[in-house]
Amino acid sequence: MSTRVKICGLTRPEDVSAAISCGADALGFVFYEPSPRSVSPGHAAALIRDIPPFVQAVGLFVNPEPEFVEQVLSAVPLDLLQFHGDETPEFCRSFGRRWIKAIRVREEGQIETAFQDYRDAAGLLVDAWDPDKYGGTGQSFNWQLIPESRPMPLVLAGGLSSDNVSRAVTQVKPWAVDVSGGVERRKGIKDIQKISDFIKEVHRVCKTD
Ligand SMILES: O=C(O)c1ccccc1NCC(=O)[C@H](O)[C@H](O)COP(=O)(O)O
Repeated sequence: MSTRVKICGLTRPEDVSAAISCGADALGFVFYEPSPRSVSPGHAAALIRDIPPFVQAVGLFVNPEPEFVEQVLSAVPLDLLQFHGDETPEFCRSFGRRWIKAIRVREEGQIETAFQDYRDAAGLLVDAWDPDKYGGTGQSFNWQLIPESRPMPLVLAGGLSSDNVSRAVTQVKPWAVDVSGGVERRKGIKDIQKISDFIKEVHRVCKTD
């Protein structure tokens, strides 16, 4: 199977171009002001303007006001919404757009429950739990907590890098992997070589699978 790659937390045009030319399937833009990777709607619209067909633009939100999501949607041509906070299923579906839900995993059974609760999501993103942060922590979690049986596509996130992504893909067999800190020079500033190494590693392991 071919595992898709999402590069998250893009803030610069050169990083967007690098992610696309290296073969990223999806690009993530963080609409959450406390994040060092946060972008304004205007900035994101400019970053997204020239992305080619079949590369998805994903907008990430953390417990947003509905009016803010609507404001972003009216300014930015997003393909998918990613809710990375404590949003309810009703909230996630209320925008009439395709969406995925992110959860921060810390205990057994949590992913199975989320599959049920968010059953009309386009996918479930599983990330590391951190008491102080909603995401982009650079930490991984116990992949043994991920069930083999999945009613929807599963996106694996949390502390991935070119060093561990082949193990992650082999062990978890996710639909897609999502990375932010593992392809950065510093927060919000991606490293083109790291993006290239990461995507090559995913493609390499998928070919040998
Ligand atoms: O990236 C952020 O700063 C962020 C802040 C708040 C919520 C989510 C955030 N990022 C979400 C992502 O999709 C990251 O790619 C995911 O959490 C993995 O991050 P990392 O462990 O750094 O690869």
